[in-house]
Amino acid sequence: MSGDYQIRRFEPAAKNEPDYDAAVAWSRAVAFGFHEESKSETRIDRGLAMSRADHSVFTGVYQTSEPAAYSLSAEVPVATFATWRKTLNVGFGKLVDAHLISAVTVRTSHRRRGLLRQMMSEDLALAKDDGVAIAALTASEASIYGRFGFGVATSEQSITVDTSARFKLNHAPEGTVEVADPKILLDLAPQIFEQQHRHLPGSIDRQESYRQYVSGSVGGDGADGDGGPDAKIKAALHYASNGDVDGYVSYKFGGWETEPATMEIVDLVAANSAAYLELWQYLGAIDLVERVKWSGVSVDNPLTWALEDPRCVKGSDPRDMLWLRILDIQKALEERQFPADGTLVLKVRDALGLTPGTFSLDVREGHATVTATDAAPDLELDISVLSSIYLGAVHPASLVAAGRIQENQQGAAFLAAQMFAVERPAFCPTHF
Ligand SMILES: CC(=O)SCCNC(=O)CCNC(=O)[C@H](O)C(C)(C)COP(=O)(O)OP(=O)(O)OC[C@H]1O[C@@H](n2cnc3c(N)ncnc32)[C@H](O)[C@@H]1OP(=O)(O)O
Repeated sequence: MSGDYQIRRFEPAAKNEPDYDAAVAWSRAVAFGFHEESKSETRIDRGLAMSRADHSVFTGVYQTSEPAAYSLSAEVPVATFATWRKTLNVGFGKLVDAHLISAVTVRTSHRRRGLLRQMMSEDLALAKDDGVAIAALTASEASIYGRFGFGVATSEQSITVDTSARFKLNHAPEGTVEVADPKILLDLAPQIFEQQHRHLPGSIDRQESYRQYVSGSVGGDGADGDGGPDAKIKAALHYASNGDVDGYVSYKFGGWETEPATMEIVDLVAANSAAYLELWQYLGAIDLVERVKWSGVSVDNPLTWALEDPRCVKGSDPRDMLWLRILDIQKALEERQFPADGTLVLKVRDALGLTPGTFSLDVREGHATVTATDAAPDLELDISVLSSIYLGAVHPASLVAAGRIQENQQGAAFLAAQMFAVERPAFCPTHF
């Protein structure tokens, strides 16, 4: 870091702990960076408690010289960055540790001086040294993170579903759905999510804030602006035939002024497809409502295929969601299972120098052995591109067509598509 700045890492301290003031100033800087309203102390304390539950680490960049008269004090960071660790499902039920990055901001008056580059380069190197093979984030703008080796690994869309008389599901009903007090989701949501997480490639385990929001414990827009309980939240649960709860939906009414009357899904989590479709059957049956909206849905949504009239579902705004960054090629590839055997020699560029080189990927009976080699590469690609194909998000042939992969051996891109495939379309339902 240049002499003008100092970088500090600390934990989201509680009141009476030495770093509490730093944690509060850091939280205010993040809110400023994302143009949020200034938050009450109660709200900041609640956010810090959630960050502690996730064992987050805060990074702040501080001015070392005296700030201009009347401007923010040197105790308020000019740049912020948060990290924590959660598991990522890399296919076939395998969960691996991922290093998650969020809350990245640089104050406007200090931007484009390399502060993000400095924080990111240091942080990724530390994570790799700590033995984590993959980093992950979701991006505010798609133009920022490719240069640091991140590639899009899952996508999402918003949907609007016509639940008028047209809405008919073609499925064999299984189990039942009942309305519940949303507060029960404080306990149930993590348990049900865990079941979904284990069978969904691309899924990242959820941070503490999720169960708080989906249960309506926080997120309200009360007059005091402290983000307390959200009285609008409602919940329904799906019970399997054996009585186990294996799905939930948390939702809220859009208000009588909206036409047609609309329910908005806050979160829908299902451990299996029966629970998923039955929860939709429930949503489609809500009286006085003719439309259900959900943002953050898989582009490959099974609901469309389960409806007698698939045009009830209107998708919009398809967009990148999860970005992955392989930090250690050998570890990341050997950690996952491959559905097809084969050998590929990959020449990988890595501008940050974390894991460049030419590697032979040999897969036998689904297990990979990765070794450095001098052999001629079948495919040449950037680490961001390898991170995108890691969970089969995009067909390598499309990346050859886009000029992002150089295919030296005919058929190598097709072989890569078969080897890197996962058992169902990768999707990440967790925003962070
Ligand atoms: C994971 C998350 O938290 S996503 C949220 C990201 N944060 C935001 O969107 C909040 C608003 N934006 C910001 O706070 C800042 O503009 C940031 C964090 C995006 C960039 O911070 P800076 O310190 O200005 O970036 P820095 O100077 O280190 O630039 C590094 C490189 O990224 C490029 N870059 C930075 N921001 C952008 C951008 N928005 N779009 C395209 N390129 C960008 C720079 O040109 C530079 O390129 P180069 O080094 O290859 O020449």
